[in-house]
Amino acid sequence: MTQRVKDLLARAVQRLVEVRDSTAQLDAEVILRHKLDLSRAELYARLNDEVDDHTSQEYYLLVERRAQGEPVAYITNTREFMALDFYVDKRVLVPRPETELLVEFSINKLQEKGWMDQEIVLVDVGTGSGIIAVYLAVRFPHLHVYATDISDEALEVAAINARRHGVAERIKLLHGNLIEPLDTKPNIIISNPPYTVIAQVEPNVARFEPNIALDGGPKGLAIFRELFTQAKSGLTRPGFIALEIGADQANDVQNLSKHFFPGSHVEIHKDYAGLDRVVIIEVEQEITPAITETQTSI
Ligand SMILES: C[S@@+](CC[C@H](N)C(=O)[O-])C[C@H]1O[C@@H](n2cnc3c(N)ncnc32)[C@H](O)[C@@H]1O
Repeated sequence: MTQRVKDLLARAVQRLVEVRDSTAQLDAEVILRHKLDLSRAELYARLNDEVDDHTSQEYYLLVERRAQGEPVAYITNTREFMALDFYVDKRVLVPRPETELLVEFSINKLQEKGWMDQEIVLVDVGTGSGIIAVYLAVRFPHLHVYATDISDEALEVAAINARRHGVAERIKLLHGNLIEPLDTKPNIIISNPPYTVIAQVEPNVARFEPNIALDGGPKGLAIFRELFTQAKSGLTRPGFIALEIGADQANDVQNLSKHFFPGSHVEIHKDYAGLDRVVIIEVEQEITPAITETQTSI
């Protein structure tokens, strides 16, 4: 028995509406396009085409995964970031739009410093699917790009994406804690670290996405403190650190930055909703005396 594409789609939308998926129509369409390997225009041109039973059943199984709360990106194994397509699966966090802002503000800083065509060393800390490192390596051929992650599985996904975008030879993927695995001192540290309080994370996010990518401890700040401790001696001056933060963390992260990098210039940038989401810490000179962790009150 066959079904028309539009009937398949209607049934899928109905199922997703039933479970209160707020983007039911879009999700059903994206999954169907993935299943039939069609562009949006092609899908709409073929709404009256017939689909065989086997394909329909497979499609409904994918829709059911969405109905159970799984992110669409894991179902289609793809997510767009800065207009590039990345492979994703449950080994990595699904890239978020906020992280595009982190990249854009970092590029602005790179331009401001005149480092666009310089042999500058950059590290993407907690690279996950590799989106930040891969995008910057593609865009800036002169950069020496490192990417670290504590998760071996995430690094496997980052390697897939580095190969997909032709920059596997230009990114050193290193396993380990923050910048510890580096054999050089970067001028730029960019990171979207795990900064959430896991108990406050939306249940489906916590259920499907890796906890190691989300869990930032009791206030979500532990990772910033540890990164700053390492960067104090591990960042080349002049240099900068660009971080994605939680909307309520700007003050704490700014205070931490001032403790660890006295004299640094700290910028807080907002997202389109007016929430503080990116911090950039510019460090011009070597810092003396070193501030120890026990001297900070945050
Ligand atoms: C929020 S995800 C960000 C992934 C990716 N950069 C992005 O923006 O989509 C945080 C990543 O940091 C990694 N991570 C957590 N703790 C780490 C640590 N101590 N050192 C290095 N990576 C860490 C996680 O495995 C995860 O891939």
